[in-house]
Amino acid sequence: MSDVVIQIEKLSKMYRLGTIGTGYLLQDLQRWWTTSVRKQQVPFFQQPEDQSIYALSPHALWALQDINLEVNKGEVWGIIGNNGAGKSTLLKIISRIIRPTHGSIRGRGKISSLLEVGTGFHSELSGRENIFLSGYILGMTKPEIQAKFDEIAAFSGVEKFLDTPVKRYSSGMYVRLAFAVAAHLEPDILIIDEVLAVGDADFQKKCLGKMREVSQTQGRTILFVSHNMQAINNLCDKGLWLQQGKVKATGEAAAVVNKYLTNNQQIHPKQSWTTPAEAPGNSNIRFKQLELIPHLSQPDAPLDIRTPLTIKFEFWNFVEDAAISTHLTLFSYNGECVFDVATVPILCQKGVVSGECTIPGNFLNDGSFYINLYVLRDTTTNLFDYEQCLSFDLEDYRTGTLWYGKWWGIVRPQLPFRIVQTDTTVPVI
Ligand SMILES: Nc1ncnc2c1ncn2[C@@H]1O[C@H](COP(=O)(O)OP(=O)(O)OP(=O)(O)O)[C@@H](O)[C@H]1O
Repeated sequence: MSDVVIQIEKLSKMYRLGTIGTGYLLQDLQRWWTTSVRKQQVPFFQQPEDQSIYALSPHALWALQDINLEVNKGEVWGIIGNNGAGKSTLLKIISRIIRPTHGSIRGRGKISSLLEVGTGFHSELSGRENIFLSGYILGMTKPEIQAKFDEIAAFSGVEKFLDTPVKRYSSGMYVRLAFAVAAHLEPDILIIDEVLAVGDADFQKKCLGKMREVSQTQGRTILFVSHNMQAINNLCDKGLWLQQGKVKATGEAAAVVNKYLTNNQQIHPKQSWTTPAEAPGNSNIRFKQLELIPHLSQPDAPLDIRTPLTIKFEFWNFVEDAAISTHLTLFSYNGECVFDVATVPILCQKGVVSGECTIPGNFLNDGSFYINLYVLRDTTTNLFDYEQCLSFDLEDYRTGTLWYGKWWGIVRPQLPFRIVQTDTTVPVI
């Protein structure tokens, strides 16, 4: 008998962005007729695969494209990729929370998923009720769940709050209980999305240990998404690297992690334009050159949070006698502005202007970032906005800690910060 427990063939998922109507008049009318006149549910929501008709619409976003994957019983897969690569979407489809737009997915066995905080549990029900509900959903009987109950409660560390509705839990408490339930109810396939991002170092160690036990001693299959390559290397034997919704590599976890890390430091080729006609810009400004230079300690070192980055640029200026300044604005992947720095204006004639800015190492947190460059006249008039002209990803790096979760914040500056012991006696409590 085949050992394949998940078989994914030519799977794609499209999301539709920012439209209130369907984008098609006939369907909008059908929707109005169905919901307002016949008081039935919206047909276009009920049948997601019908969304393929929107494929060419400007509002279509393909989160996954043409994914093929075979997972065997007992394998532990680490799923990696930059922000927005489609990792969570894939786990949601495998967990049957959302449906694919095209392609097929076949699964064998009971699946237990720990996706983002807020999914999975019923918020009005207590921790205790949710444990039972999750067990019933997995097809377990009441005595079977009862047999596991104490173990789940002890592992979660939230015993005292088991009769409180989970909507009152902190995200840390929620994840503790959700992990305990997912790992102990003996699913055939355990799906975990970034669980290490929440919880303290001890809890993370416990989770990694439990996942190892579940896979090694119980022979269960695990799919694990993490941005932490150390955790993936420690736990997983197989790796899947997604890039912009497509499979970039699969294979042994360590080899896939290695390819991913090496690739992330090579995606910033120098861009240059020999003639203004083909260069980005307008009648005032045309870019001539743009480069992001990582200052790596060794040529094959990964681009991580320690790496200083220099942004170098040159542009043709076609404006005579102009006081020109530039702004460099750095954004996180989610569009939050990290900083906006400006040069002092200089008086320029027609010709070439060049500039450079260095972002120090040990300043940004790990993640994906992009840069906008703005060229201004008299500090107020925008001559040309070159948006999202560069992007880069910084890997995590840390020493001296057992904490593998996502480090908080967009920046992770190394500030002077220390503690000293000032006394070795304590008063009696
Ligand atoms: N409900 C949704 N509606 C529209 N677009 C979505 C939706 N969910 C995800 N997306 C988009 O689909 C793409 C893939 O998202 P997904 O969350 O699967 O990526 P990810 O690899 O898990 O990213 P991260 O590491 O940041 O969690 C992204 O461009 C995202 O913005």
